[in-house]
Amino acid sequence: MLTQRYLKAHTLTARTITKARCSAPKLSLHRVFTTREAIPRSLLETNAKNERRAYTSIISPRSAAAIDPSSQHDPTTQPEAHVKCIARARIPTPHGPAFLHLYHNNRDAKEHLAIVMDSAQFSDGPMIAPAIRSASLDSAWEEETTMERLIRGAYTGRLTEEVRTPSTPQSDVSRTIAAVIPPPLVRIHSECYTGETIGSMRCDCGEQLDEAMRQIAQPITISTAPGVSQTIPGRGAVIYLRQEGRGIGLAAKLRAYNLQDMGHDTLSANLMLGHGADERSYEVAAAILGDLGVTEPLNSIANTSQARGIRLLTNNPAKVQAMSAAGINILERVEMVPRSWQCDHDHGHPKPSALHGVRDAAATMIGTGAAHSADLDKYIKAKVEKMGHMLSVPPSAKFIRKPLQRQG
Ligand SMILES: Nc1nc2c(ncn2[C@@H]2O[C@H](COP(=O)(O)OP(=O)(O)OP(=O)(O)O)[C@@H](O)[C@H]2O)c(=O)[nH]1
Repeated sequence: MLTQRYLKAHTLTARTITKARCSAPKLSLHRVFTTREAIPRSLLETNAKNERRAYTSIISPRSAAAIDPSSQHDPTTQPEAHVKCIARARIPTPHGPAFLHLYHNNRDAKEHLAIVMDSAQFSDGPMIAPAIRSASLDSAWEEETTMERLIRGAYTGRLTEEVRTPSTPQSDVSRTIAAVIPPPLVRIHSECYTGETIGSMRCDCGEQLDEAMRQIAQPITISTAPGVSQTIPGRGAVIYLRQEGRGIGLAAKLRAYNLQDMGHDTLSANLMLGHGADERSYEVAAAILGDLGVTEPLNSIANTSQARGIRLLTNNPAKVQAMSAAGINILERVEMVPRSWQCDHDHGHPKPSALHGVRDAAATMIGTGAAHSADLDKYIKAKVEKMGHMLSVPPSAKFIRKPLQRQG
């Protein structure tokens, strides 16, 4: 009954129906209805067996793509993604200093971000690894004064009252020397107001953002000459995309949460709302990585034939596919393991590690602990079992050990 009432009250917007109608030839499995047609009562039945059939009949093209990939929108019809870094500033974080880059792009009006962790740039000595710098930020902008360059963040080293060194379009590259340098660790992360700002325990987004920054900042030991090793600061970036709620926006995500409270999971709730399981795209992220130079050839470094690319911190196959399609070389995929599982791994029961304890509260703020809740178990379970996330689930994982208890 809940679903029936919900559908009557809300879902069938003209936009949703029209979009579904446009894609009708491709929707081989699902009949599509126009706004003028009555929705057959059978499609609004709400028992668990026919629920899926009901909602897939009113889905948008993107929803259809979740079920029938052949109905997916062709990305080649979109203009090639271009980005420009508008401003950059040093942000001290619990994991070390970061440079926050704010980007504009030609695909949407959102201000996507790159959190670059590369603290070697603060030192005056030779840099072992190439600096991760934005080419569009360092480029010469028209009729710009030195002070304007400094204010928008186009400087090298650290900006102080005494030291103000504007960057040049080739800043820092000449300071690099030969070494076997691991590729930068990169996370492509989507905005989650609830998980990252107010501590929602429905998802692991806050923890993942914090864990990504922690892992990227870990020092790296490299070989600089035969028999000689050296430790350098960790380097990499979090590309922070303003794609709240897997692209459906905060309002729709909150509605999806109410559907989840009524028994749906993170995927089926999206579909019930007429959205795709995941409406994100990653072309802008790839363009930002290109701007940061992590995809360019390493020809500035002598005596090395290293492949250029990234280590990508994700369990999401869509991100891996999207990066590869955009020409980003993924040299390694690094699994994003929930912190509570890391604690569980040893003996099959919670064992807080030295790095972070399991808390009842989620890791909402950067620098805190592991997220832990029944809602979160359900969310991760749906991502692994229904959305194809590539995550080795330990036998001790809570959603495997015992059925979830409903809350409230
Ligand atoms: N629609 C919807 N979005 C959610 C829900 N829970 C979290 N999100 C959003 O899901 C997105 C999580 O994205 P990412 O942090 O990039 O992670 P991911 O796609 O799960 O993949 P990983 O890289 O493996 O972590 C954010 O945009 C969140 O706002 C939910 O229940 N419904």
